Amino acid sequence: MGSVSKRRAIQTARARTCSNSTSFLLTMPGFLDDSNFGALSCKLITVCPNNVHLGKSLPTINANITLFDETTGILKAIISGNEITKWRTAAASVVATKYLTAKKGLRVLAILGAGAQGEIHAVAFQHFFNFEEANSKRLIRIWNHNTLKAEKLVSKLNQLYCGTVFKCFKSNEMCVKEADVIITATFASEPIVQLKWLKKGTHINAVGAGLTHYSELSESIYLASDVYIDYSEGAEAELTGLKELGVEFKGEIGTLVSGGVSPSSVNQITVFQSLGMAVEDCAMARMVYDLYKKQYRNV
Ligand SMILES: NC(=O)C1=CN([C@@H]2O[C@H](COP(=O)(O)OP(=O)(O)OC[C@H]3O[C@@H](n4cnc5c(N)ncnc54)[C@H](O)[C@@H]3O)[C@@H](O)[C@H]2O)C=CC1
Ligand SMILES: O=C([O-])C1=[NH+]CCC1
Repeated sequence: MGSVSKRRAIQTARARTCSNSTSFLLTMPGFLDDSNFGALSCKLITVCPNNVHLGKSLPTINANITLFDETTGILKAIISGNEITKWRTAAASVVATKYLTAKKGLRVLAILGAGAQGEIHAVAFQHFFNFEEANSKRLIRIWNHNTLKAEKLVSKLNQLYCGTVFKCFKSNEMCVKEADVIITATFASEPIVQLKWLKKGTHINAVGAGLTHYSELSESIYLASDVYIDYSEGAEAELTGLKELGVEFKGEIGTLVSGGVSPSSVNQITVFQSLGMAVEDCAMARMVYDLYKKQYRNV
C-alpha cells in the first residue's frame, strides 16, 4: 500500500468486461518495483454471483495470476489466485482498520456476509485484534442474508477457534448495533447498513463489489464519513457514483500509513472502500513463486 502511494508500484485502473448483466471479468495488471517483493503480473478474475444457484458449490470469484519475468517478459508461472485474493483482501482491511482505529478502543466487530471474504475476514480479525464485548468475552458477530449460511460458518469457526466466540445474528441492524468495526463482504445491491444504526467513530471496511462498488452502505453513510480508498486511479474510474454524490476521498490507506494524510478524529465515522489492488496480487504471486522454487526446485 505504501509503495502504491509512493508511486513505486504501477497499476492502471483495471478493465472490466461484462459477460452478462451480473457477471464480469476483471483484468488487473501490476508492477511492483522491489527486489524482495516485486514482480510483474496480471490477475484475471471472474466475478459470477449466480454460481451459487448452480448447486455445484462453485466459488463466485475465480482468479488466476500470470507472473512474468520483468526483464524478458517471459511467462514464469500461472498461479491459482482464489486463496491469494481472499488473504490479501482481508490483509488490506486489517491494515486499514489498524491505522484508522489506532486511538479507539475496540470492543464490537460485526461481519456482514458469510461467504469466502466473510470467513477470511473473521479469521484475520480474530488473529490481529481482540474484540471483547461487555462481559469480557472475545466475540465476533456474523450476519448473512441467508441465515443458514451464517450459522454454518459460525459453527465451523467456533470449532476452529475455541478462544473466540463467533455469534450468528439474524438481523443486520442488531448485528451492527454498537459495533466499533464493521466489515461488509456481500453481493448486496441495496444498502445493508444505515447511518442511524451506527455509533460515533465506527470504522467500516466496505469490501463487497457487485456491479457497483458502493452498494452495501447507504448514501448517507458515505456523506457523513471520512472515506479512504486503496488507490486513487481505481477509485476515480470505478467510484463515479460516489463522486457524483459529492463524496470527497480523504486519501489512500498507503498515504495514511506513511504519514502523508492525518487520521480522522476519534468520533468520526470512517469507511475504507476496498477495491482490491493488482500490486497486492503481484507481491503475493512473487512470494508463492519464491516459496515454490525453494521447496520443490531447491533454487
Ligand atoms: N475489495 C476486494 O478486493 C474484493 C472484493 N470482493 C467482493 O467481496 C464480496 C464477497 O466476495 P466472496 O466472499 O468471495 O463471495 P461469496 O459468494 O463467497 O460470498 C458472498 C456473500 O454475500 C451474500 N449475498 C449474496 N447476495 C446478497 C445480497 N443481495 N444481499 C446480501 N448478501 C448477499 C451471500 O449469501 C454470501 O454469503 C463480493 O462482492 C466480491 O466481489 C471479493 C474479492 C476481493
Ligand atoms: O481486487 C479484486 O480481486 C476484486 N475486487 C472486486 C472483486 C474482486
